Amino acid sequence: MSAFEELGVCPELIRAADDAGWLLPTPVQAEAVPLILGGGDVLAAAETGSGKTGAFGIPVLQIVHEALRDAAATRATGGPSAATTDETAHGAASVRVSVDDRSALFAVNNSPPDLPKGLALTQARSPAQWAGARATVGVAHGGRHHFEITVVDDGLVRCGWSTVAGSLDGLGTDSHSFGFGGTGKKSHGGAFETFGKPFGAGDVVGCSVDLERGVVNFSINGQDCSGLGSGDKSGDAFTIPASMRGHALFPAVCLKNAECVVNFGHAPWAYPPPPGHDGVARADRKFVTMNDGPPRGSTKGGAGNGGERRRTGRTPKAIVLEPARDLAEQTFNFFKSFATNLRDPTISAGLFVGGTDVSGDVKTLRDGCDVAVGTPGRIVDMVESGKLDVSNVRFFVLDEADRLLDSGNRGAILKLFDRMPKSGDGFVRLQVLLFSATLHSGDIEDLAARLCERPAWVDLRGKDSVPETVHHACVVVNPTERSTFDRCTFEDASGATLPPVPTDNAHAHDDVNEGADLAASQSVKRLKPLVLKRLIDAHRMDQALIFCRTNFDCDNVESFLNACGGGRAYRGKSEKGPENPYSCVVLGGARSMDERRRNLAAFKEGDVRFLICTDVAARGLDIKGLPFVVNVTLPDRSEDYVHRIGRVGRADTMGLAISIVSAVPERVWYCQKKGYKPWFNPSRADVKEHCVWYDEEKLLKDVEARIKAPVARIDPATLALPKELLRKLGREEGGAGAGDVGVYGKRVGGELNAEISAHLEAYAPSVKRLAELEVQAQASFWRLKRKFAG
Ligand SMILES: Nc1ncnc2c1ncn2[C@@H]1O[C@H](COP(=O)(O)OP(=O)(O)OP(=O)(O)O)[C@@H](O)[C@H]1O
Repeated sequence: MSAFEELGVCPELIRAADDAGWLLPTPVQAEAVPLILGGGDVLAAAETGSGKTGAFGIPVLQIVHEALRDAAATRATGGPSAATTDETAHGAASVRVSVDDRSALFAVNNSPPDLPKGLALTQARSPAQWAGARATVGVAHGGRHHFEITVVDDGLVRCGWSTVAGSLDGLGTDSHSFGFGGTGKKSHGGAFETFGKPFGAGDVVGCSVDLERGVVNFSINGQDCSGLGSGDKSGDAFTIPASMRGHALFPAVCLKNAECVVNFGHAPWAYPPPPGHDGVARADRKFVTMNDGPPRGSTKGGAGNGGERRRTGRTPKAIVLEPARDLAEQTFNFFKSFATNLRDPTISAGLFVGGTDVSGDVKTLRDGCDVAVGTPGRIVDMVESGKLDVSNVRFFVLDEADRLLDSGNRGAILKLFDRMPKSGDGFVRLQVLLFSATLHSGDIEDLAARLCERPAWVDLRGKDSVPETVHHACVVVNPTERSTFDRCTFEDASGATLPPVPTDNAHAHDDVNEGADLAASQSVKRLKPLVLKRLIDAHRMDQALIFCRTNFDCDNVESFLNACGGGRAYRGKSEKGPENPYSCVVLGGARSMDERRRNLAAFKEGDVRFLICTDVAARGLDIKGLPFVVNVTLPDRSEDYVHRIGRVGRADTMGLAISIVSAVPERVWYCQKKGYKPWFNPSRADVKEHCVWYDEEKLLKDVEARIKAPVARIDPATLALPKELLRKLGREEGGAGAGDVGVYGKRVGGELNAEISAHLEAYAPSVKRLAELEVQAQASFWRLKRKFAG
């Protein structure tokens, strides 16, 4: 039995894990997967790079797949039996309000806990739009059939019969359906005529079809409406036209700001059906047709719900929120690749992020989307415009939950949660999962209390989830010290002049005599990129993620580094000419999604050596075997440091995080006016109003407190790694391989050996005993074989 199998993971997903090279579950997977498969809400905090995506992704895929498979089986067999013995004797099918053949804004609960068994509760989610549904079973070719609805409130209700070609949101507005509304009007083909009498809250409306005579009729509280108002000559509400004969008619309900209870005959009637009629639930099999959902490619019926009608009936079963587009794309790719082995039905994932064309999202949904991964803004937009139906959702996953909150998404999260069914058709209840490396805050506790029901805590590293595979070092830059200045010349080793270092203009209006603080701050801005270049050279960095504070800082570092290497951003593996050893691109919020995608791909493929990022890339980005992270500026919150450095040391590789820390306060931009970018051309007033003093020495102390270890100081003169760090890495100072980048990216060296040695020591006696038993067993086998052969 494989380790994933022991967690209850299905063979298809085990195969996907095998294909990804995952032999054993990581600790967070080992703990979280069974809890999620068991149906619980889970809050999981585990260090960066510890496999959290798989920890929620695998069980979500498995349960969604099971749910869809069961639904398909239900459709094929006529549903899980709600039928009584009597009904079975009739050979009748179980009827429900279809969760597939309904408008996006129509909510269905086929087993509401507070109503008698066999009754379905339906509701229009929008107060302003019509929304409808048909039953899972229709009738054709004969018999007399009946169902009844009870109006719950004062909204608008229309009930009747419809073929699958009829409009869901406009029962009776086309020539494929018959409707009877609370205003006392019947409708077919868009013609509304007075019929019967008005009905409303508390009334019970009977809907019957007599396929022997070919007529449709209605009753209110048991009183037959035929003959009341403008029925046809016979007094019936409708005579079924020749064009509809032979087409199955499905019970249908259409609501606006209303709620009603539907009874197909599984529960006792409020009023008896007309003579000779029986519940659709008791119809003879020979008259019954199953509803396979709206015909593929049909565009009818969607006018009332934002123009979109589900064509496949597959609406998302899981919503996964990510704080950044790039991360959403990565998680989407996980779902796509892990779902490849799932069959009958297949599972499709959709990506919904800002900055992309909504029409693509609409198409994704129309084609059927089971797992929707996206950023909160776009997902909320899609839901509010009625394009994304969350009424079948059974998983709400908040990945990087703390970041989602910090970036102001609490309202969006609660709004989405409010719209999701908390329990309902075919499943026990909505499961809410919160994941992050840093999940310990009052805000998260408060959110969890709102969203979760007795959640299980998977807390693998407590508050400070810092991987042991990452080492921390810093260079302190002190512009008042000559040594730093001397080393940071504006010439390279060959004496060639380096390109100018662009800065952020925070000192654009300084007076030369305004004070030492200002001069030191401006010097730091000029020195840091030079130190960065020296670090790249000294450590022969071939690949690193470089974090800056702002998008503007990223632009500046990008242009400086590229210029240092001759100007070409791309390393140009396939191109002729000299390679740029400082080739870099930017991944920041100010770049378009397309550019971010392109730049990340170029970095991952090795076409470019350095990826310069804002904190948008601090979370979740998974780049295999990345050796270095460099912080040109420390983040102002230590938990962001934890996420930044978590880009290295992932999945059992080793990494080094080097921070360039200013010894003096630095004046930096901090503009909270949305869309205002004073740094490009600042006035004196802008500098005063939108700048703050940044104290990195204090931030470094915060980081050390968070990771519970000192950050090793690198000598600014030599930039060599300090002795204790070399020792940790199993490298002797000055010895072979000291400072060699090969030590990172691959987990080799002292620590792992120590870990392995400890395991080996623990297992050695058992392994020895097993080996002895094996020898004894073999010997006994041969002894017996010889005995019997002889
Ligand atoms: N069971 C496993 N065995 C081997 N590798 C794994 C396993 N699970 C995940 N991985 C790999 O580990 C890397 C990190 O996984 P993932 O991105 O899910 O980490 P994370 O915990 O979400 O990190 P972060 O906190 O940075 O978002 C990925 O490359 C992934 O393919």
